[in-house]
Amino acid sequence: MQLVIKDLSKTYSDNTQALKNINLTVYQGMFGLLGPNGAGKSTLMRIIATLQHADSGTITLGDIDVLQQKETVRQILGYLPQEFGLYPRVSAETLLDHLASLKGLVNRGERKEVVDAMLQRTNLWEARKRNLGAYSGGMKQRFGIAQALIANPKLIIVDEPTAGLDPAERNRILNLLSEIGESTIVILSTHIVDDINELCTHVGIISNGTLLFKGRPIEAIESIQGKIWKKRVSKAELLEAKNHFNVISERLLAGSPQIHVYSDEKPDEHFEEVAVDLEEVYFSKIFEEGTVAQSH
Ligand SMILES: Nc1ncnc2c1ncn2[C@@H]1O[C@H](COP(=O)(O)OP(=O)(O)OP(=O)(O)O)[C@@H](O)[C@H]1O
Repeated sequence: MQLVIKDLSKTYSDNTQALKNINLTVYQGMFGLLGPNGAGKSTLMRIIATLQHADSGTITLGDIDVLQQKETVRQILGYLPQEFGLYPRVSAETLLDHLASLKGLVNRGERKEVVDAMLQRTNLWEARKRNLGAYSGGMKQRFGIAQALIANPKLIIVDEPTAGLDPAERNRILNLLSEIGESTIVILSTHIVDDINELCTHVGIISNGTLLFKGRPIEAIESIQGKIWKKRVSKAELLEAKNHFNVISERLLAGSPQIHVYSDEKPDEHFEEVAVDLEEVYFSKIFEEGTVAQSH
C-alpha cells in the first residue's frame, strides 16, 4: 500500500497559505516530515488524518480516496496529534479499553489482552490504574503512542512526538516507534533532525508550505557533499560574514560563533570542509528557499 498525495493545497481563511501544491508518495516504512515551526506539517498531518479539509488536490491510500472515504480511513488510522487532550480523571487502562472498543475490538477478553499487551509495551503497566492527569509529559506521549497503535493500524501518523521530552523519554518514544512493523506506513512529523536520522528511511523537507526535498536521507546528503564549509568568526565579524557568504547556519562554540556556509568551492583559506549530515541538508534547503522567496 502507498499513500499518494497529488497537488494538495490549503489556505486558511486569513490567507495563510499553509500548503502549496504538495506532491508526495509515501511508501511502507518510516517517513520523516521535517520542517521548522509553521512550515505546514500539522496541517498536512491533519488533512491526511481526515480532520481537516484541503482546498484542492487528492490523497489516496491504496484504493481508498482519503479526502472522501473518511470513515474507511479512520478504521485503519492510528494518529497521535501534536496537542493530545486526555481525560484527566480516567485511568490509562480504562481509556485505552474504551478507545479499543471504538476502534472495533468488541470482544471483551480479546480487548483486555490487546490493552494489557499495549500497556506493557509502552511501559505503562505499573501506572495503568493512575489517572492520566497525574502522568508526566513522557508518560502522556507514551499513552498517545499506545492509543495510536491499539487497533493494528495500517497508517500511523505521529505529529512531533518527542517535542519537550527529556533525552531518556525521547529514546523510549523513538524505540517504540522503531518497533512498528515495516508493513505499515508511518509518517513522523518533527523539527528535530535527529529523530529522522535515527528512524526514517525516507524524508521530506517542508518549509513555508512547500516541499523542498523528498527522498532518502543519503541522497540528500550526497547532493550537498563538499559544498558546506565552516569558519569561526568573532561576534563583530558575524554580520559582515552573513552579507558576504551564503551562511546557512550559525552556532556558538564555547561562546564564539561558527558559521556554516554553502558554496561550490572553498570560500577562502580560513574555511574548513564540513562532514555533511542531514542537519546541513535541512539548513541548506531552508536557506535556498529563503533566497528564492526574497528574490520574488
Ligand atoms: N487554524 C489556522 N488558521 C490560520 N492559520 C493557521 C491555522 N493553523 C495553522 N495556521 C498557519 O498555517 C501555517 C502552517 O501551520 P502548521 O501548524 O501546519 O505548521 P507546523 O509545521 O505544524 O508548525 P509547528 O511545528 O509550529 O506546529 C502557519 O503559518 C500557521 O500559523
